[in-house]
Amino acid sequence: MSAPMKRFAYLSFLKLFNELIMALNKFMHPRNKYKSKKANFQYLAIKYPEFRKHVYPDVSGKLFLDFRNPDSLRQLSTTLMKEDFGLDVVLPPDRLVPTIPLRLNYILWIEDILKDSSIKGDISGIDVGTGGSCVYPLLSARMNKWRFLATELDDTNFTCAVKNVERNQMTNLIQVQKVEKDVVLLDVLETSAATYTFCMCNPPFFMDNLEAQGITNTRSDDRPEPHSVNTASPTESVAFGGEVEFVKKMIHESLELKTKVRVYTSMVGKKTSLSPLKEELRKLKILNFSTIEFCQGKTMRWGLGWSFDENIKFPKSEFKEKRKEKRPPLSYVVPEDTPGIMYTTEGVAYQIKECLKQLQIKCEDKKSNETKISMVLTAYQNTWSNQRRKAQTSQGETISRTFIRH
Ligand SMILES: C[S@@+](CC[C@H](N)C(=O)[O-])C[C@H]1O[C@@H](n2cnc3c(N)ncnc32)[C@H](O)[C@@H]1O
Repeated sequence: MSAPMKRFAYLSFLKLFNELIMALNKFMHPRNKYKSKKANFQYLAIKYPEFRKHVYPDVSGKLFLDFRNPDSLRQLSTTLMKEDFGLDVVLPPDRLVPTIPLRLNYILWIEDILKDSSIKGDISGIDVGTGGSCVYPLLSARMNKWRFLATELDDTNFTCAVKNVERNQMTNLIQVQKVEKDVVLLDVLETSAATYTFCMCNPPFFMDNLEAQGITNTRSDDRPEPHSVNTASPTESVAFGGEVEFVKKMIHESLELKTKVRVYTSMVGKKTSLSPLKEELRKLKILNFSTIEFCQGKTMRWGLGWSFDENIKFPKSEFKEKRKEKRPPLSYVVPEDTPGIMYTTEGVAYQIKECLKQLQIKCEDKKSNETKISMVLTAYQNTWSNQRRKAQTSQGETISRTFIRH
């Protein structure tokens, strides 16, 4: 088969593959403003000169942002906070850059828990490890006027979070507290008579520096490679035992604090972290708990919530509900006039296998007959995203920068 014919078939199958993966987008929280309205790079580049420096036009004039450049990511987040929430935020270099659609999904889930549990009025939350951005308290205070106690271990992040709160005149709503190592909730709340409606946390996710550097990283066990660079520093992203041990500590401390906090929640970055945490909750007889999926773009994170208050109701997961529904099979009709393809079951299967081989996807033959061929596919990493663009840009030419269409 000639090179252009091969390319045509290859691109068609890539399109199908990417459609499958992008299906995640529709599970973004229904009230998340980025669900229906993606950031308009054109508009933002005209309005914000600093943002303009980080976008590049492709041949058709469409603007792209380099998601692997930490400065560009930082600029995107601060620009969105300004444009969509009227927040002036400065993010420290070499520290985690918060992606706004994900942070919104978490806040909206908490809004749902409070609504389903009929909790109204004066709402106060704790954000464990608020980061330099102080993103959850700032967004929540802006959206809902919730009061916050935000804790932080890292000196740089603490100083920066305090300044971000002051810069946005929110000291009446948000108090940032510096904590010492090994403190999660207990030491912060033990001596205070205050009670809180909820707590939230995006825990340090890695077990050690090796995992943080991706050497023993288990992310690829169940998820494709991240599309954007990891901007977190070891001091803020590494904790003994990773996120599982961190959240387990929260669970144990909650046993002592009980209803001093009405709803305990944490985000987790790996699906595999959920099972040991749910097991721990069951073991400790904390049975009012729930999990949720935070879906945005091509990444997925999870929320875990638990409570000692029987009036607390956790919303059903739309993602799980939809997964239960019988979905129509994804179909793709290979055009009869596709050049170089034998229009038979075997001919088309051969072509599919060639494409899968190029994508380094393991392909195991299962039962077959004249009209049906079954295969089990195993992908070890995401080799298909952006391939369409790469192939269109140039065949065989090395692309030095990776741009992702937003
Ligand atoms: C993954 S970052 C999350 C930052 C921010 N909340 C966000 O979502 O962008 C974890 C943060 O927790 C802080 N941290 C780690 N251990 C902590 C502890 N025991 N108490 C409070 N903060 C802690 C780290 O310094 C870091 O800023």
